[in-house]
Formats: sequence, C-alpha cells, structure tokens
Amino acid sequence: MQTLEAIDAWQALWASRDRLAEQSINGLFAADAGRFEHFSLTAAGILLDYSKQPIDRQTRERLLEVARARDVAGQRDAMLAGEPINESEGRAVLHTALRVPDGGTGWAAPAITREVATTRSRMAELAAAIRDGRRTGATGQPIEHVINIGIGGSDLGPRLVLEALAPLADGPTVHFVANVDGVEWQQAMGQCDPERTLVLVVSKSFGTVETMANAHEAMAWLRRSVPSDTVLERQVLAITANLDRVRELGLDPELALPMWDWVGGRYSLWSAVGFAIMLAIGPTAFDEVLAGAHAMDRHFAEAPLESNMPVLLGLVSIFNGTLLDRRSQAVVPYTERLGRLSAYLQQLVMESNGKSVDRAGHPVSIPTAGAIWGQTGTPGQHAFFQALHQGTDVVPVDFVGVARPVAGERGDPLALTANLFAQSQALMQGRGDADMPAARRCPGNRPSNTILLKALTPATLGALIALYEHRTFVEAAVWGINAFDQFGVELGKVLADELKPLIAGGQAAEGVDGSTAGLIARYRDWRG
Ligand SMILES: O=P(O)(O)OC[C@H]1O[C@](O)(CO)[C@@H](O)[C@@H]1O
Repeated sequence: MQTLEAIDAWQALWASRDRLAEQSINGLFAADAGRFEHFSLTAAGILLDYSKQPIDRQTRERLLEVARARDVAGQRDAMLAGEPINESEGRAVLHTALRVPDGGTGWAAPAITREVATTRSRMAELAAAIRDGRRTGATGQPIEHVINIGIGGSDLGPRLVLEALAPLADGPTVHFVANVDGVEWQQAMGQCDPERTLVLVVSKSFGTVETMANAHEAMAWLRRSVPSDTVLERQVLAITANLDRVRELGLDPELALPMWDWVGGRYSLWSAVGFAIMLAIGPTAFDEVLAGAHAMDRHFAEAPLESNMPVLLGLVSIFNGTLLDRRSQAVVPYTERLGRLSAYLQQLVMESNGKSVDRAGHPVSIPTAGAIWGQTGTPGQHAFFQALHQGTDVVPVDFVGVARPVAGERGDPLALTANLFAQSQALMQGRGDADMPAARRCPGNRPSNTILLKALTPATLGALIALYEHRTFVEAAVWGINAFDQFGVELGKVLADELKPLIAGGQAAEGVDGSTAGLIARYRDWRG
C-alpha cells in the first residue's frame, strides 16, 4: 500500500492547502445550484449535509482517491471479517458482530455469532424477568433501581443511550457510578433502597481501580443492608471479558454476563455492557438500537466510497484536521437528549486515534486526531460560539439535529431548528462590509457538517453512534494507525499505584520529581 505522502492525490491536496483554506464556501454554492444534492446523502434515517465545507468536486475526488490508495475498503473488509487488525494486541475487532439481528450470519465466524446470540438471549431473559418482577432481590423485593458501576467504555455508552432514550424508559431507574471520588456513589446510595437494587459491575478487564473500589463499596453496602446470605448472588451482576477475576471479587463467574477481547471498551455498548440500557428500555427497544447500528454497518460495508457516509465524514475530518491543520472539532447536538454525545466522542475519537506512531511503530508524519469537544445548542451558542464566529482559530463543527420532536416533550422545536440552521449559515456567510466596525464583523467561511436525524429513535441513535465509530475507523485507516489499542492511558495508572503509598505515608516522598514531591508535601499539609 502506498504511503500517504506517495499518493499523487494527497500531494495535490497538500500543495493546494493555502488555496483550499481560503476557498469560498459561498462561492461554491454560487457556482453549483445543485450543491446541496451533490454534497449530502442519507443512510439509516440520517442525513449528512457536508455542503458547507470548502470542498469542491475535484477536492472530494482527490480525497476519495486517497481513500482508495490507502485501501480503506480493504481495511474495512478485514475488520468486518474478523482479521486481527488490532495488531499490537493481536486481536480482532468485531463490535459489528454484536449488532447483527438474531439469526443473521456472514458478519462473523459461526462460533462468534453463536456466542453473541446466546449471550443476547440470556440478557433478554434476565432483563425481562427483572422488569416484570419474576426475578427479585434477595429478600423477594422487586428490582426498582440499577447501579451501573463502570468507567470509560463501561460507562459512557450506556449513559449516552439512556439519556437519549429516557422517554422510552419503563424499567428500573439506572444510576451511574464512574468516578472514585464517592460523589456519584453517595448520590446513588441515597436514592436506592438496597433491597430493591441490582448492582452491575461492568469492566472488560475487571481490574480497573475505580470500578473495583466502587464495587467493593457497593457490595459492603448490600451486605450490611440486606438481611440475606444470597444478596451478592441475587443483586450483583458482573459484566466482563475476564471471568477469572470475578471469583477474586467474591462473585460467581457462572452468573456473569460475558463480553470478549474482540470488543474494545469504547465500542462495547452493544454487548452485555449495554445491559443497563436493556433493563431500562426493554429488550425490544435495545434490539432496535442494535438494528439501527447494523443498518449503518451495512451501508458502510456496501455503499461505494463516493456515497458512503462514514467514509465521507472521515475524509472531511481529515481534510480539516490533517490538511488544513484545524486541530479541534466541535460537536453540537440541538437536543439535551444528546448532551453526552461530546463526552462519548471524546473517548471514541481521542482514545482511538490519539496516536503518534503508525501500525508498524514508525512515527507518523502528519497530525492525527486533535481535540473533539462540545455542548448542546442552544446553550453552547451562549458560551463558546463567539469564538467559533470571530475567534482566530477555525473550528469545524458537526451540528446534530432531530427533525421530529419526541412525542410528549414540550419546548419549541421550531426555535431550536431555526437556531441550528442559522448557526451553520452564519458561520459560512459571515457578516460585514467596510462600513461596519471591525469588532462587529464576522469573517465567515467557517466550515460545518449538519447531521440531521429523522427522529431520535433507538434505531437512529444506534446508527448515529455507528456512523461516528466508522468515521473514526476511516481516519485511522487513512493515517495508517491502530485505532483499537490505548497504551497511552496505562502509564498514569501505574504511576498512581506507585504514588498512593507515598501520598498516604508519613515519610518524605523520595524518588519522585520536585514538582510531584512538592505537591505531595502541600497536599499532606493541607489535608491535615
Ligand atoms: O472496562 P474496563 O476494563 O474497566 O476499562 C474501562 C476503560 O479504561 C480504559 O482502558 C482506559 O481508560 C478504556 O479503554 C476503558 O473503556
């Protein structure tokens, strides 16, 4: 496969970076009456409009040529076929196999398909029994609360989905505990009757310090509050790929729900990691989330590159981030229901693609993932949009909107949508002539995508998340990096383990740098 730098189309794009950065988006619309049709597409209930990017047909063709030369389609097929594309860990990457409808074949080896189906039906049976009260807590009380203890990928996906689909929730109330500072735990404990609470300990590795600490707290709370010898068996459920460690925590691995090493943590909400979702909205709605993601998978697998939404979204992101050096991207959903989207995408994009060596271990020669951040509109408009309109940095924005309001929800959908469309328009058009004071002028020509969902349903939500997963993959494929390991997060964990006794102990902290020693000393002093 050609390196990026050796590809003619990339060289041509690189050579015209300055011109592309100045390319007038308004001018592109003036030159092409059908621009919206030519630079937008629909798949799985989602419209992507990328016409407000400074990309003309020649630039798009060059970007597609880069994707072809980097064999994005071949790399995608290798992932979908279960080849060990996570080379540094020697693992396959098969989150797509988790969302194949029951009975569907051809997306993973038969053994994997069977395991997935078996686990999904175990989850559905258990969820149904808990939801309808057949499966009670240890003292015979119905389960009314679920505490999901997990962090990172074992937390963010279920949180995002449950906030988005809260109007559909008709099962136990789900509380999330991720941090180890005790705040979320205290809040959850304060709201839950221990005899009516199921604790989910969700951890792929079952070794994450925060999750294990919170699990110990929760188990101690249940033991002291529920008068039954079977409380842990009935009211604590482990969800993990590391069944051996379940026993170490004092739980029965036979009762645990499994996941597998071919599911990355940040790609795992479709597995048993999503059990809290299933408990809250029911197995049928959970299946719809999977079906929506599968619809996007099919589109990604089958659509030609030039009309393939994740491919185009990925190429637009590379165009902005790598070619034009626009190192930060904002994502702004115009519904509070998607308020967790930017937090979710931070892990998905930055943990996957925050890499500086390629798959062969050589330093990359181009910038990879920058920062992704955001907040909902319209509140974000009253916070950081000033910088988007007039700041010195050009920040590409993904606007995410929903056409049909959720039944029964109040609010002013027209005002919301008018703001959504007006913001992308304002970023593009700008404002000001020579007579206007400089402080009032907006430069305009600032790029954005608009991603419009027909409605916020389980299916479109699944498709939206899958869209961003595949966008992330496409970028990694073009850059030649491994999107599926995360060794960078390990060093801090190791050092935290080493520092803990130094911080706790009475002796001087030796063998650490001056700053850390100073901080430890001040911390001890102030802690008293
Ligand atoms: O599910 P686990 O193994 O507890 O890991 C939690 C999270 O920690 C990380 O390993 C690192 O932050 C993530 O990749 C993962 O989602």
